[in-house]
Amino acid sequence: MAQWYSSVKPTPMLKAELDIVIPTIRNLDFLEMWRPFFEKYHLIIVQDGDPSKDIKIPEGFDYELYNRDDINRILGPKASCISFKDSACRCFGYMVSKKKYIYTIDDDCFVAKDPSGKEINALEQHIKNLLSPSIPHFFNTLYDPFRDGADFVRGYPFSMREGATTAVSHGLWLNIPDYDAPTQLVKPLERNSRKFDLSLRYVDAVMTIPKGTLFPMCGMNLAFDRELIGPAMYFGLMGDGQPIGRYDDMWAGWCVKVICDHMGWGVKTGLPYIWHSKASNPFMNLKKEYNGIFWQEEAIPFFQSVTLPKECTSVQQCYLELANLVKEKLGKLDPYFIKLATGMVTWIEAWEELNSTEGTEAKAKAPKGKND
Ligand SMILES: O=c1ccn([C@@H]2O[C@H](COP(=O)(O)OP(=O)(O)O[C@H]3O[C@@H](CO)[C@H](O)[C@H]3O)[C@@H](O)[C@H]2O)c(=O)[nH]1
Ligand SMILES: [Mn+2]
Repeated sequence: MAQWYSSVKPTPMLKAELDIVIPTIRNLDFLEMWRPFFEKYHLIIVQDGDPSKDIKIPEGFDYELYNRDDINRILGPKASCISFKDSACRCFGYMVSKKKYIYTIDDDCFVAKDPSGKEINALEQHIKNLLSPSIPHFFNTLYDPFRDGADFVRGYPFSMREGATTAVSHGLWLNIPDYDAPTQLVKPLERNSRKFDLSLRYVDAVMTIPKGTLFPMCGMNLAFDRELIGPAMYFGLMGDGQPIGRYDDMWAGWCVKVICDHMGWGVKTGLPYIWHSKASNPFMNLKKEYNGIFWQEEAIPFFQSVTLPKECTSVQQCYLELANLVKEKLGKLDPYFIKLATGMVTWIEAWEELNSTEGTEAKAKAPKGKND
């Protein structure tokens, strides 16, 4: 039996070790449904779009709220690396947090029910995923061996059963799946639920994405160990003024996976599910995505070819090396990647500035917010 972790013990809540980051352009009424699960946690709300707009937040939540004016004030010229008018802005919340773990969720995601009809505490499952080891180096055909009722199957090397540290927990979605625009256009009515499409039903599994394999990381239901992989969770230059959008989480996922592979850490995907309620406009999405759909055919082979030098022993060093390679290899594809590589370097500089001891003063001037 995998010793590291047994889910028989109650899952620690990590109230003081975890922040919930929400990017938003809307009122946050969705929090009412999450209240039983979120009310004890500190929220970091990143308000995108017009900073003069008032975002309504239900009573009783402990939060800090940052709008574009705050981002510009805190980061100064380095604010150029934080996207505007794209959910990529959420990564500012990762930077200003001081906690070990981050959970990020979109404001159109609600509490889903498992096949038994029980409400899913997505945060609890993410914490379970993060606190139990991953197995990136050898696939277990019963999936997560650390779950109750599962274990390592015959033939699984005993020397590998300790597993690896888990850096990322990638959750999934019922109802509206995270499709790209072309898929949305050809399947306007598809819903990820038992009723509509059995091939996309609730899959009761958590698995580690094998080392050397990339994956399309979606930012709408995502948790990670910020102290481990936070500096690589940059969601890129998207939205206003950029030739691309809705590839923020994808870019971060490719960078994160390459670095996790290099560092020997694991990335899990599967449970928990959330209920994704809103299909954004596929035509608007196509406009935002079209360069990404084209460029990714070059970008993915690039990431698959990356070997980080063994001298890169910190995530920051890995990330700066990656930025160099992006500029050198993808800069030929389009000048955008040269700008993006610069944004990657600025992100690390800003991260270091805010997360050094002096940087806490900047945080101390945090703006509007409500604390206990
Ligand atoms: O300009 C914007 C647009 C949106 N937001 C906030 O970001 C999330 C996601 O927005 P939304 O749910 O409207 O869009 P989706 O198409 O469902 O998002 C998918 O694409 C990814 C974005 O790249 C996202 O992670 C996926 O879920 C909401 O909280 C909006 O309020 C924003 O901040 N700025
Ligand atoms: Mn959505």
